[in-house]
Amino acid sequence: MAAAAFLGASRAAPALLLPSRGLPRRLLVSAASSSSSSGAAGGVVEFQGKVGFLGLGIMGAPMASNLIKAGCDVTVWNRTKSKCDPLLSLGAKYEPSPAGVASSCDVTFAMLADPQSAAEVACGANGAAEGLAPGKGYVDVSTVDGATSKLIGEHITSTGASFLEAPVSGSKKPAEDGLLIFLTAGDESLYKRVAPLLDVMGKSRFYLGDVGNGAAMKLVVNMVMGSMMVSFSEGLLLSEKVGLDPNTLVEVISQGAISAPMFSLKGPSMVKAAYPTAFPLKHQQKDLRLALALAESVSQPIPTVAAANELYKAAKSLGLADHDFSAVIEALKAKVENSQQ
Ligand SMILES: NC(=O)C1=CN([C@@H]2O[C@H](COP(=O)(O)OP(=O)(O)OC[C@H]3O[C@@H](n4cnc5c(N)ncnc54)[C@H](OP(=O)(O)O)[C@@H]3O)[C@@H](O)[C@H]2O)C=CC1
Ligand SMILES: O=CC(=O)O
Repeated sequence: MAAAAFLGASRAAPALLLPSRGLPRRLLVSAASSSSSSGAAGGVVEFQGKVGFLGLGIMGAPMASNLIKAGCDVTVWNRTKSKCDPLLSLGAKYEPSPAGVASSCDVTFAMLADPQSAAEVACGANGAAEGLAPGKGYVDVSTVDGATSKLIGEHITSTGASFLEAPVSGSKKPAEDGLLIFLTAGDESLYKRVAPLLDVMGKSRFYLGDVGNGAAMKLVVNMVMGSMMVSFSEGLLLSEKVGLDPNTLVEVISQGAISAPMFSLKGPSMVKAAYPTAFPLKHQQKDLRLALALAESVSQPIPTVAAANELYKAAKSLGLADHDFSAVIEALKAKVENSQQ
Protein backbone atom coordinates (compact mmCIF):
# COMPACT_ATOMS: atom_id res chain seq x y z
CA MET A 1 0.00 0.00 0.00
CA ALA A 2 1.49 3.37 -0.96
CA ALA A 3 1.88 5.98 1.74
CA ALA A 4 1.44 9.66 1.04
CA ALA A 5 4.40 11.67 2.23
CA PHE A 6 2.70 13.29 5.17
CA LEU A 7 4.89 14.47 7.98
CA GLY A 8 4.67 12.08 10.91
CA ALA A 9 5.97 13.16 14.32
CA SER A 10 7.48 9.77 15.00
CA ARG A 11 9.06 9.35 11.58
CA ALA A 12 11.74 11.15 9.68
CA ALA A 13 9.35 11.88 6.82
CA PRO A 14 10.17 14.61 4.32
CA ALA A 15 8.68 18.03 4.96
CA LEU A 16 5.64 18.63 2.85
CA LEU A 17 5.64 21.55 0.50
CA LEU A 18 2.48 23.20 -0.71
CA PRO A 19 3.98 25.22 -3.54
CA SER A 20 0.84 26.97 -4.73
CA ARG A 21 0.43 28.92 -1.49
CA GLY A 22 3.38 31.14 -2.08
CA LEU A 23 5.29 30.17 1.05
CA PRO A 24 6.23 26.50 1.25
CA ARG A 25 5.03 25.10 4.56
CA ARG A 26 5.14 21.93 6.53
CA LEU A 27 1.89 20.11 6.87
CA LEU A 28 0.82 18.94 10.28
CA VAL A 29 -2.61 17.44 10.51
CA SER A 30 -5.13 16.99 13.25
CA ALA A 31 -6.52 13.50 13.81
CA ALA A 32 -9.79 14.29 15.46
CA SER A 33 -11.28 17.64 14.60
CA SER A 34 -15.03 17.30 14.97
CA SER A 35 -15.99 20.83 14.00
CA SER A 36 -13.42 22.85 12.18
CA SER A 37 -9.69 22.92 11.82
CA SER A 38 -7.11 25.17 10.31
CA GLY A 39 -4.33 22.73 9.77
CA ALA A 40 -1.86 22.09 12.54
CA ALA A 41 -3.50 21.12 15.82
CA GLY A 42 -3.61 18.14 18.12
CA GLY A 43 -2.00 14.80 17.28
CA VAL A 44 -0.06 14.27 14.11
CA VAL A 45 -1.22 11.53 11.77
CA GLU A 46 -0.37 10.32 8.32
CA PHE A 47 -2.59 9.12 5.51
CA GLN A 48 -1.76 5.65 4.30
CA GLY A 49 -3.07 4.68 0.92
CA LYS A 50 -3.81 5.47 -2.66
CA VAL A 51 -6.10 8.34 -3.55
CA GLY A 52 -8.52 8.40 -6.50
CA PHE A 53 -9.92 11.55 -8.06
CA LEU A 54 -12.94 11.61 -10.40
CA GLY A 55 -13.88 14.83 -12.20
CA LEU A 56 -11.14 17.24 -13.25
CA GLY A 57 -13.05 20.41 -14.03
CA ILE A 58 -12.33 23.91 -12.71
CA MET A 59 -12.28 22.61 -9.12
CA GLY A 60 -11.27 18.96 -9.40
CA ALA A 61 -8.08 19.60 -11.39
CA PRO A 62 -6.41 21.95 -8.86
CA MET A 63 -7.61 19.84 -5.92
CA ALA A 64 -6.09 16.68 -7.39
CA SER A 65 -3.01 18.63 -8.36
CA ASN A 66 -2.47 19.77 -4.75
CA LEU A 67 -2.75 16.17 -3.55
CA ILE A 68 -0.09 15.10 -6.06
CA LYS A 69 2.17 18.03 -5.12
CA ALA A 70 1.78 17.04 -1.46
CA GLY A 71 3.18 13.61 -2.25
CA CYS A 72 -0.01 11.55 -2.54
CA ASP A 73 -0.23 8.57 -4.87
CA VAL A 74 -3.14 9.79 -7.03
CA THR A 75 -5.11 8.01 -9.77
CA VAL A 76 -7.44 10.13 -11.91
CA TRP A 77 -10.38 9.76 -14.28
CA ASN A 78 -12.38 12.35 -16.19
CA ARG A 79 -15.18 11.95 -18.74
CA THR A 80 -13.18 14.08 -21.19
CA LYS A 81 -9.90 12.21 -21.03
CA SER A 82 -7.68 15.07 -22.24
CA LYS A 83 -8.29 16.91 -18.96
CA CYS A 84 -6.28 14.16 -17.22
CA ASP A 85 -3.11 15.04 -19.15
CA PRO A 86 -1.83 17.90 -16.94
CA LEU A 87 -2.32 15.68 -13.87
CA LEU A 88 -0.55 12.76 -15.54
CA SER A 89 2.43 15.02 -16.23
CA LEU A 90 2.51 15.81 -12.52
CA GLY A 91 2.77 12.08 -11.78
CA ALA A 92 -0.83 10.90 -11.48
CA LYS A 93 -1.89 7.46 -12.73
CA TYR A 94 -4.89 6.95 -15.01
CA GLU A 95 -7.76 4.47 -14.97
CA PRO A 96 -10.31 4.35 -17.80
CA SER A 97 -13.42 4.25 -15.56
CA PRO A 98 -14.62 5.41 -12.13
CA ALA A 99 -14.87 1.70 -11.18
CA GLY A 100 -11.20 1.25 -12.13
CA VAL A 101 -10.16 4.20 -9.98
CA ALA A 102 -12.22 3.07 -6.98
CA SER A 103 -10.95 -0.51 -7.17
CA SER A 104 -7.30 0.57 -7.38
CA CYS A 105 -7.50 3.20 -4.62
CA ASP A 106 -8.17 3.24 -0.89
CA VAL A 107 -10.09 6.49 -0.92
CA THR A 108 -11.75 8.08 -3.96
CA PHE A 109 -12.85 11.72 -4.25
CA ALA A 110 -15.46 12.86 -6.78
CA MET A 111 -15.93 16.45 -7.97
CA LEU A 112 -18.77 16.39 -10.49
CA ALA A 113 -20.97 19.07 -12.03
CA ASP A 114 -24.40 18.34 -10.56
CA PRO A 115 -26.67 15.75 -8.92
CA GLN A 116 -27.16 13.80 -12.15
CA SER A 117 -23.46 13.44 -12.97
CA ALA A 118 -22.52 12.78 -9.34
CA ALA A 119 -25.06 9.92 -9.19
CA GLU A 120 -24.04 8.59 -12.62
CA VAL A 121 -20.32 8.50 -11.79
CA ALA A 122 -20.95 6.90 -8.39
CA CYS A 123 -23.79 4.50 -9.17
CA GLY A 124 -24.00 4.08 -12.97
CA ALA A 125 -22.46 1.49 -15.30
CA ASN A 126 -18.70 1.30 -14.60
CA GLY A 127 -19.39 3.70 -11.76
CA ALA A 128 -17.26 3.98 -8.65
CA ALA A 129 -19.52 1.66 -6.62
CA GLU A 130 -18.57 -1.23 -8.91
CA GLY A 131 -14.97 -0.90 -7.73
CA LEU A 132 -15.67 -0.34 -4.04
CA ALA A 133 -15.43 -2.88 -1.24
CA PRO A 134 -15.21 -2.95 2.57
CA GLY A 135 -12.27 -0.88 3.84
CA LYS A 136 -12.46 1.62 0.98
CA GLY A 137 -13.88 5.14 1.18
CA TYR A 138 -15.77 7.40 -1.22
CA VAL A 139 -15.83 11.16 -0.65
CA ASP A 140 -18.18 13.20 -2.82
CA VAL A 141 -17.11 16.84 -2.87
CA SER A 142 -19.59 17.91 -5.59
CA THR A 143 -22.41 20.33 -4.75
CA VAL A 144 -25.62 18.29 -4.81
CA ASP A 145 -28.89 18.13 -2.88
CA GLY A 146 -29.28 16.02 0.25
CA ALA A 147 -31.52 13.45 -1.44
CA THR A 148 -28.94 12.76 -4.15
CA SER A 149 -26.19 12.59 -1.56
CA LYS A 150 -28.20 10.08 0.50
CA LEU A 151 -28.90 7.99 -2.60
CA ILE A 152 -25.20 7.95 -3.50
CA GLY A 153 -24.31 7.19 0.13
CA GLU A 154 -26.70 4.24 0.29
CA HIS A 155 -25.34 2.83 -2.96
CA ILE A 156 -21.75 3.21 -1.78
CA THR A 157 -22.34 1.73 1.67
CA SER A 158 -24.20 -1.24 0.16
CA THR A 159 -20.77 -2.32 -1.19
CA GLY A 160 -19.35 -2.28 2.35
CA ALA A 161 -17.34 0.90 1.65
CA SER A 162 -17.70 4.11 3.69
CA PHE A 163 -19.21 7.36 2.44
CA LEU A 164 -18.58 11.00 3.26
CA GLU A 165 -20.21 13.99 1.58
CA ALA A 166 -17.86 16.96 1.61
CA PRO A 167 -18.95 19.84 -0.64
CA VAL A 168 -16.60 22.79 -0.62
CA SER A 169 -16.98 26.50 -0.18
CA GLY A 170 -14.40 28.49 -2.11
CA SER A 171 -13.84 28.87 -5.80
CA LYS A 172 -11.12 28.30 -8.40
CA LYS A 173 -8.40 30.36 -6.64
CA PRO A 174 -8.97 28.85 -3.16
CA ALA A 175 -8.91 25.42 -4.85
CA GLU A 176 -5.57 26.28 -6.47
CA ASP A 177 -4.20 27.67 -3.20
CA GLY A 178 -5.44 24.76 -1.06
CA LEU A 179 -7.72 27.09 0.89
CA LEU A 180 -11.13 25.46 0.50
CA ILE A 181 -13.66 25.02 3.31
CA PHE A 182 -14.99 21.46 3.56
CA LEU A 183 -18.57 20.91 4.74
CA THR A 184 -18.57 17.23 5.57
CA ALA A 185 -21.18 14.77 6.80
CA GLY A 186 -21.54 11.01 6.91
CA ASP A 187 -19.10 8.38 8.13
CA GLU A 188 -17.10 10.01 10.91
CA SER A 189 -14.25 7.52 10.85
CA LEU A 190 -13.80 8.17 7.13
CA TYR A 191 -13.84 11.90 7.94
CA LYS A 192 -10.99 11.37 10.39
CA ARG A 193 -9.15 9.11 7.97
CA VAL A 194 -9.22 11.63 5.12
CA ALA A 195 -8.67 14.71 7.32
CA PRO A 196 -4.99 14.91 6.25
CA LEU A 197 -6.12 15.00 2.63
CA LEU A 198 -8.79 17.62 3.32
CA ASP A 199 -6.11 19.69 5.01
CA VAL A 200 -3.95 19.55 1.89
CA MET A 201 -6.85 20.87 -0.22
CA GLY A 202 -8.46 23.19 2.30
CA LYS A 203 -8.00 25.65 5.13
CA SER A 204 -10.82 24.36 7.32
CA ARG A 205 -13.27 21.51 7.65
CA PHE A 206 -16.58 21.10 9.42
CA TYR A 207 -18.09 17.76 10.37
CA LEU A 208 -21.85 18.24 10.40
CA GLY A 209 -23.29 14.82 11.27
CA ASP A 210 -25.65 12.85 9.05
CA VAL A 211 -25.43 12.73 5.26
CA GLY A 212 -27.48 15.60 3.89
CA ASN A 213 -26.25 18.18 6.39
CA GLY A 214 -23.13 19.01 4.37
CA ALA A 215 -25.21 19.40 1.22
CA ALA A 216 -27.75 21.58 3.06
CA MET A 217 -25.03 23.82 4.53
CA LYS A 218 -23.46 24.26 1.10
CA LEU A 219 -26.79 25.16 -0.52
CA VAL A 220 -27.61 27.70 2.19
CA VAL A 221 -24.20 29.34 1.77
CA ASN A 222 -24.56 29.43 -2.00
CA MET A 223 -28.09 30.81 -1.98
CA VAL A 224 -26.77 33.72 0.09
CA MET A 225 -23.88 34.14 -2.34
CA GLY A 226 -26.13 34.04 -5.42
CA SER A 227 -28.49 36.65 -3.99
CA MET A 228 -25.59 38.86 -2.90
CA MET A 229 -24.23 38.82 -6.44
CA VAL A 230 -27.60 39.90 -7.84
CA SER A 231 -27.92 42.69 -5.32
CA PHE A 232 -24.35 43.81 -6.11
CA SER A 233 -25.15 43.76 -9.85
CA GLU A 234 -28.20 45.93 -9.27
CA GLY A 235 -26.07 48.38 -7.31
CA LEU A 236 -23.33 48.54 -9.95
CA LEU A 237 -25.84 49.17 -12.70
CA LEU A 238 -27.82 51.74 -10.74
CA SER A 239 -24.71 53.64 -9.72
CA GLU A 240 -23.75 53.97 -13.37
CA LYS A 241 -27.27 54.99 -14.42
CA VAL A 242 -27.34 57.85 -11.90
CA GLY A 243 -23.95 59.11 -13.05
CA LEU A 244 -21.66 57.61 -10.43
CA ASP A 245 -18.47 55.70 -11.18
CA PRO A 246 -19.18 52.03 -10.38
CA ASN A 247 -15.46 51.58 -9.59
CA THR A 248 -15.92 54.08 -6.77
CA LEU A 249 -18.90 52.08 -5.53
CA VAL A 250 -16.70 48.97 -5.40
CA GLU A 251 -14.14 50.94 -3.37
CA VAL A 252 -16.75 52.39 -1.01
CA ILE A 253 -18.28 48.96 -0.38
CA SER A 254 -14.85 47.47 0.26
CA GLN A 255 -14.31 49.85 3.17
CA GLY A 256 -17.60 49.36 4.98
CA ALA A 257 -19.61 46.80 6.89
CA ILE A 258 -20.85 45.01 3.75
CA SER A 259 -17.33 44.52 2.43
CA ALA A 260 -16.89 41.04 0.95
CA PRO A 261 -13.96 39.48 -0.88
CA MET A 262 -16.40 38.51 -3.64
CA PHE A 263 -17.28 42.15 -4.36
CA SER A 264 -13.65 43.31 -4.39
CA LEU A 265 -12.61 40.35 -6.53
CA LYS A 266 -15.40 40.41 -9.12
CA GLY A 267 -16.39 44.11 -9.08
CA PRO A 268 -13.56 45.53 -11.22
CA SER A 269 -14.03 42.97 -14.01
CA MET A 270 -17.83 43.28 -13.87
CA VAL A 271 -17.45 47.02 -14.48
CA LYS A 272 -15.50 46.10 -17.63
CA ALA A 273 -18.16 43.53 -18.61
CA ALA A 274 -15.56 40.74 -18.31
CA TYR A 275 -16.54 37.46 -16.68
CA PRO A 276 -13.58 35.05 -16.62
CA THR A 277 -15.04 31.80 -15.33
CA ALA A 278 -14.22 30.78 -11.79
CA PHE A 279 -17.68 29.61 -10.73
CA PRO A 280 -19.80 28.81 -13.81
CA LEU A 281 -23.15 30.60 -13.87
CA LYS A 282 -24.93 27.32 -14.67
CA HIS A 283 -23.66 25.86 -11.38
CA GLN A 284 -24.80 28.89 -9.37
CA GLN A 285 -28.27 28.56 -10.91
CA LYS A 286 -28.26 24.82 -10.12
CA ASP A 287 -27.46 25.68 -6.49
CA LEU A 288 -30.31 28.21 -6.31
CA ARG A 289 -32.70 25.65 -7.80
CA LEU A 290 -31.61 23.10 -5.19
CA ALA A 291 -31.79 25.68 -2.37
CA LEU A 292 -35.34 26.56 -3.40
CA ALA A 293 -36.30 22.87 -3.19
CA LEU A 294 -34.59 22.64 0.22
CA ALA A 295 -36.58 25.62 1.49
CA GLU A 296 -39.78 24.18 0.02
CA SER A 297 -39.14 20.94 1.93
CA VAL A 298 -39.55 22.85 5.20
CA SER A 299 -42.18 25.29 3.85
CA GLN A 300 -39.92 28.32 4.19
CA PRO A 301 -40.38 31.08 1.64
CA ILE A 302 -37.10 32.48 0.27
CA PRO A 303 -38.48 35.19 -2.05
CA THR A 304 -35.17 36.98 -2.62
CA VAL A 305 -33.53 33.74 -3.72
CA ALA A 306 -36.51 32.94 -5.96
CA ALA A 307 -36.14 36.31 -7.68
CA ALA A 308 -32.37 35.87 -8.03
CA ASN A 309 -32.90 32.43 -9.52
CA GLU A 310 -35.07 33.92 -12.28
CA LEU A 311 -32.27 36.31 -13.21
CA TYR A 312 -29.71 33.48 -13.42
CA LYS A 313 -32.17 31.53 -15.61
CA ALA A 314 -32.50 34.57 -17.85
CA ALA A 315 -28.68 34.82 -18.01
CA LYS A 316 -28.52 31.17 -19.06
CA SER A 317 -30.99 31.81 -21.84
CA LEU A 318 -28.72 34.64 -23.04
CA GLY A 319 -25.96 32.03 -23.55
CA LEU A 320 -24.02 32.88 -20.39
CA ALA A 321 -24.18 29.45 -18.69
CA ASP A 322 -20.44 28.81 -18.94
CA HIS A 323 -19.39 32.34 -18.02
CA ASP A 324 -18.64 33.26 -14.44
CA PHE A 325 -21.76 33.71 -12.31
CA SER A 326 -20.99 37.44 -12.10
CA ALA A 327 -22.25 37.59 -15.71
CA VAL A 328 -25.73 37.61 -14.17
CA ILE A 329 -25.39 41.41 -14.42
CA GLU A 330 -25.84 41.02 -18.19
CA ALA A 331 -29.34 39.61 -17.62
CA LEU A 332 -30.09 42.67 -15.55
CA LYS A 333 -28.80 44.96 -18.30
CA ALA A 334 -31.03 43.14 -20.81
CA LYS A 335 -34.00 43.58 -18.47
CA VAL A 336 -33.30 47.31 -18.15
CA GLU A 337 -33.02 47.67 -21.95
CA ASN A 338 -36.28 45.79 -22.50
CA SER A 339 -38.09 47.94 -19.97
CA GLN A 340 -36.92 51.09 -21.74
CA GLN A 341 -38.17 50.04 -25.18
N1 LIG B 1 -16.17 26.46 -9.70
C1 LIG B 1 -16.40 26.83 -8.44
O1 LIG B 1 -16.09 27.98 -8.05
C2 LIG B 1 -17.02 25.90 -7.47
C3 LIG B 1 -17.76 24.81 -7.85
N2 LIG B 1 -18.33 24.00 -6.90
C4 LIG B 1 -19.10 22.83 -7.29
O2 LIG B 1 -18.15 21.84 -7.64
C5 LIG B 1 -18.66 21.01 -8.70
C6 LIG B 1 -17.70 21.08 -9.88
O3 LIG B 1 -17.59 22.41 -10.27
P1 LIG B 1 -16.56 22.88 -11.39
O4 LIG B 1 -15.30 22.14 -11.28
O5 LIG B 1 -16.56 24.36 -11.34
O6 LIG B 1 -17.34 22.43 -12.69
P2 LIG B 1 -16.84 22.08 -14.15
O7 LIG B 1 -18.05 22.29 -15.00
O8 LIG B 1 -15.59 22.79 -14.47
O9 LIG B 1 -16.50 20.52 -14.07
C7 LIG B 1 -17.53 19.59 -13.97
C8 LIG B 1 -16.94 18.20 -13.96
O10 LIG B 1 -18.03 17.25 -14.01
C9 LIG B 1 -17.82 16.38 -15.11
N3 LIG B 1 -19.10 15.93 -15.66
C10 LIG B 1 -20.16 16.67 -16.01
N4 LIG B 1 -21.18 15.89 -16.45
C11 LIG B 1 -20.73 14.61 -16.37
C12 LIG B 1 -21.31 13.35 -16.66
N5 LIG B 1 -22.57 13.24 -17.11
N6 LIG B 1 -20.57 12.25 -16.46
C13 LIG B 1 -19.29 12.35 -15.98
N7 LIG B 1 -18.69 13.50 -15.69
C14 LIG B 1 -19.40 14.62 -15.86
C15 LIG B 1 -17.03 17.19 -16.11
O11 LIG B 1 -16.41 16.33 -17.04
P3 LIG B 1 -15.97 16.89 -18.50
O12 LIG B 1 -14.64 17.51 -18.28
O13 LIG B 1 -15.95 15.69 -19.35
O14 LIG B 1 -17.01 17.88 -18.92
C16 LIG B 1 -16.05 17.89 -15.16
O15 LIG B 1 -15.03 17.00 -14.75
C17 LIG B 1 -20.06 21.55 -8.99
O16 LIG B 1 -20.98 20.79 -8.26
C18 LIG B 1 -20.01 22.99 -8.48
O17 LIG B 1 -21.28 23.46 -8.13
C19 LIG B 1 -18.14 24.21 -5.56
C20 LIG B 1 -17.41 25.26 -5.13
C21 LIG B 1 -16.82 26.21 -6.04
O1 LIG C 1 -19.74 27.23 -4.94
C1 LIG C 1 -19.06 28.20 -5.18
C2 LIG C 1 -18.18 28.82 -4.22
O2 LIG C 1 -17.51 29.83 -4.57
O3 LIG C 1 -18.11 28.34 -3.08
